[in-house]
Amino acid sequence: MLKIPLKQYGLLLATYLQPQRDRVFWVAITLLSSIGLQILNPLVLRYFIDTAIAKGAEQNLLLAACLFMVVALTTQILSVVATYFSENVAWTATNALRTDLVEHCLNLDLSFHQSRTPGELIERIDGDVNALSRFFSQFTIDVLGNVLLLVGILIILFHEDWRAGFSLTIFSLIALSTLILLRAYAVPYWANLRQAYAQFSGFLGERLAAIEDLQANGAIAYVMHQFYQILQQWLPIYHKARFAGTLLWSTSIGLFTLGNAIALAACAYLWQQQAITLGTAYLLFHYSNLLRQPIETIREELEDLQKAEASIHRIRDLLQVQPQLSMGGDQSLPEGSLAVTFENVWFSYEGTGNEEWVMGNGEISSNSSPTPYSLFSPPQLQNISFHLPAGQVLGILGHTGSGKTTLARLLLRLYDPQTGCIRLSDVAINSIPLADLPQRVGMVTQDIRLFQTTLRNNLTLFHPHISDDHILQTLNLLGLSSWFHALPQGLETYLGADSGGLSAGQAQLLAFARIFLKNPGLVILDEASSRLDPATEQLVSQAMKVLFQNRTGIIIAHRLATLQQVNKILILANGRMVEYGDRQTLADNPDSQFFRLLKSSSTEALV
Ligand SMILES: Nc1ncnc2c1ncn2[C@@H]1O[C@H](COP(=O)(O)OP(=O)(O)OP(=O)(O)O)[C@@H](O)[C@H]1O
Repeated sequence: MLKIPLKQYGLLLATYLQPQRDRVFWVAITLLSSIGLQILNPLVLRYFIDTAIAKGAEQNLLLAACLFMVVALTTQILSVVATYFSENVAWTATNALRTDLVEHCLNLDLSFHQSRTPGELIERIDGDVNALSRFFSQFTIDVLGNVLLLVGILIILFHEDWRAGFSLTIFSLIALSTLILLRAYAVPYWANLRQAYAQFSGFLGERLAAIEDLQANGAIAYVMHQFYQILQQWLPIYHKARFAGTLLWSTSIGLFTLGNAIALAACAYLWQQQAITLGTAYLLFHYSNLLRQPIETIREELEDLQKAEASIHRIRDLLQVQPQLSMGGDQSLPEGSLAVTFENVWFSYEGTGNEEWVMGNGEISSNSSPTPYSLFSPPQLQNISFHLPAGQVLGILGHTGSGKTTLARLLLRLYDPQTGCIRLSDVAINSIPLADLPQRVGMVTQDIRLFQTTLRNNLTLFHPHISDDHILQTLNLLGLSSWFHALPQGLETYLGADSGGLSAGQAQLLAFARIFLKNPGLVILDEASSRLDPATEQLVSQAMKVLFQNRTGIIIAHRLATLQQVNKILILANGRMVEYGDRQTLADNPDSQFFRLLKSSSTEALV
C-alpha cells in the first residue's frame, strides 16, 4: 500500500523532470512507438504465413518479409534510443536531487551531523537517490506503456477469437497477481540480506578506519574472530533469500510455460474447429509469449515503486530538516584584529536539538544509538564572562571535557548559547551574517583534515582568486619553504589518502597556512595534544608567532611552551571559569591555579 500520497510522487516528478520535458517527451514517443511496433509485427508474420500457405503472390510475400524486418529493426533502434534518452533523463534528475541533498546537508547545523554517522547520510544521498533513478527515468512511461501493450495484445486476441482472448486474459490476471504475491513473500528475506550486508559493511568500515589502533594493540585476531562470526550468521540469511528468489523465478517460468500451453491448446482446438488459419494460430502463440514482457515489467516496476517509496520518504524527511541556527543579521565586523567578549554565557548541548533530530518515519532519523550524555547533566558552559582585547592572545586550559572546544565552537556559531551574549569587537556574533563569520574567524582543529586533491586546493580550499605568489609567500613565512621545494610538483602535488605522507605537525602547519590565506581577525587554535618531534615543534611555535601577529588569538593549549606566547590565561573546570587574567600576573601570584600548574611543570597538568 502506498504510504505517500500520489500528489507527492507527482510533485517530485514535476520538480526534477520539468526542466527536461523535451527529453521526457522523446522518451515517451520512442517507448510507445516501440510498443506499437511489437504488437504490429506478429500481424505481418501472420499475413506472411497465411499468404504462403494460400500460395499467394511472391511479391506480397517479399513485401511482408521486408516489412517484418524493417519493423523488427526499427523496434530495436527505438528501444536503444529510448534507453539512451531515459538514462539521460534519470542521470540529470538524480544528479539534481543529489546536488540539492548535498547542499542541504552541508548547510545543516553541526548538532545535526554529530547526531548521525556519515555513513547514514551517504546512504541517503547515494543509495536512496540511486533507488529513485529508475523511478525518474521509466516508471510512468514503462507502466503506462506496458499496460497499453498488455491491453493491446488482449484486444487483438479477443478480436481474433473471444475464447483465446478470454483464456489468456484470465491467465494474465492470475500470473500478475501470483507474481506480486510471491514477491511480497520474498521481500522480507531480501530485506534481511540487505540488512546483513549493511551491517557487514559498517563493521568492515569501522575496523578499517581504526586499522592503526588495531595493529598497534594486536587486535587483528579479535577482529578476524568477529568477522567469521558475521560470515556465519550471514550464510543462513543468504540461503533463505536465494531460496525465495529461486521460488519467484521458477514460478515465473512455470507460469509462462502454462501460458504457452493454454495458447497452444486454444490454437489446437480452434484449428480443429477450422475457426482460425495457421497464421492466426502462430499469432496467438506469439502473443501468448509476448504477454510475458508487460506482466514482468509491471511487476518489476511495482517492486521498484516500493523501493522508491521508502527512499522518497527518507529523502523528504531529510529535506524537511531545517537548520536551527538563525542566519544572523546584517551587521559587519570591523577590519583588523577583533576583541572577544563573553557575557554571562551558558550553554548546554541538550538544548541544541542534538537529540531532537528525529525525522519522519524514524528510519534514518531516530537517534538509534543511545545518547552518551545524561539528560540531566549540568550545562557544558556555565556563566562564562571575559574580555579579550583585540590583538592579544588567550590560552585556555582545563582538563578533558571541561568545555574548551565547546567555547571555541560557540565563537564560530557552530552552536548558539542558550543565554548570554558573545561579541566580537562590540558586535554581537548573531547579528553578523552566519556565512560571513568563518571569513573573519579562523579555527585550526586538532583533527586536521586534508583532502585528496592538490596541495593548492588543500591550502586555498578551492578559492580560485588566491594567487600562487601569495601561497608561496605564506609557506615561506610559516617556515615551510624547504618542505615545499622538496615536493615533486609544487602546488600541483596531489595529496593522496595518506595526506601525502605528512606528519601531524606538518599537517598542522598546512592548516596554519590555510588560515593565514584567509587573513581573519581572530584565530582559534586547538593545539594538537600529541607530541611533535623537537624540530617540528620549533617550526610550529615559530609559525604560531607569525599567525598571531596583528591578530587576536585563542589557543586551547596542551603544551607549556605555547603558554609563553599568550597574554591572558583562562582556566576551565567542569564548564566553569575558575580563573581568568593576565598571564604574567597569574604566573607571579602563588595563590593562582596557573602558578600551581607552572610549578608542577608537567604538560599533563594542562589538559
Ligand atoms: N556534540 C556534543 N553533544 C553533547 N555533548 C557534548 C558534545 N561535544 C562535547 N560534549 C560534552 O561537553 C563537555 C565538554 O566537551 P569539550 O569537547 O568542550 O571539552 P574539552 O575541554 O575541549 O575536552 P578535550 O580536551 O578532551 O577536547 C564534555 O562533557 C563532552 O562530553
